[in-house]
Amino acid sequence: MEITTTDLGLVARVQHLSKSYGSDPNRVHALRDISLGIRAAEFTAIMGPSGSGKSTLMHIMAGLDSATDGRSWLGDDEITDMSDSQLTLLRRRRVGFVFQAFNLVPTLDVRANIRLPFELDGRRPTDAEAAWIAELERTLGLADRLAHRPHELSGGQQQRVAIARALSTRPALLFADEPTGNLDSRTGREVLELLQHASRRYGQSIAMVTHDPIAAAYADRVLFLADGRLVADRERMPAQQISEFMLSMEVPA
Ligand SMILES: Nc1ncnc2c1ncn2[C@@H]1O[C@H](COP(=O)(O)OP(=O)(O)OP(=O)(O)O)[C@@H](O)[C@H]1O
Repeated sequence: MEITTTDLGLVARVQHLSKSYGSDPNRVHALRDISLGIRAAEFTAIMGPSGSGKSTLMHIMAGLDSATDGRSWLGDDEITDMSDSQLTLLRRRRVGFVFQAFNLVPTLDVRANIRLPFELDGRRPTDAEAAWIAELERTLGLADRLAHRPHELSGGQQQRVAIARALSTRPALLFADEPTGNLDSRTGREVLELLQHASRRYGQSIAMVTHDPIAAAYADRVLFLADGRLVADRERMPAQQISEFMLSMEVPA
């Protein structure tokens, strides 16, 4: 697949991306010639078995890691050869992250954790941004927890704080890496519903890495990786069908 124009409503894309670790004969090919685009206002799941390259792909797309070969864009900006300082700025302004481990600052209360991206950018939220943050706090059920510190919250509440923080700057793209990995199934479902809501109600573009078919079933589109290759690109699928597809991909050792 060639993706040659920048005007495709894509918030991120990669072309002929490869990543290997180590050197021959022990070289590990984490990604092999991957070309894909993440569409605006869609919730995309990146699915695949353990070791298929999901996290590596997400890290390169987000400018957290560099490729061995190929090119990568965030919006219309090519990030392939950007310096670390350029990338830091671009990430801060355009991208939000939600990780399995929440990654909240333990010494800051919920209010300060949610506003941290502005602090790091050296500015205060504008009135419109402050109103958006207040809406996020309400929608995510955090309004009466703002003075609490992370250790005083449940895992689900901590992940909701991480989501509020990630959405506070209205990033062009939200990357989520196994966002329900540390949550029980009911709390996990709530978090997935919130992500789905953010994409449907606010047009938030989301790329979520997961190996869980139930999580991937919340997405509008499912990309399947196997052994570092993109093997399928499907519209929304029920969890059962995703599981069957995953099983059909598994190659006996
Ligand atoms: N820093 C590294 N050094 C060497 N090999 C690595 C490194 N990081 C990843 N790999 C290898 O690259 C391949 C892809 O890893 P990656 O973490 O992207 O897979 P994944 O699909 O996210 O897996 P999981 O679901 O288990 O997190 C694996 O074979 C892994 O062992």
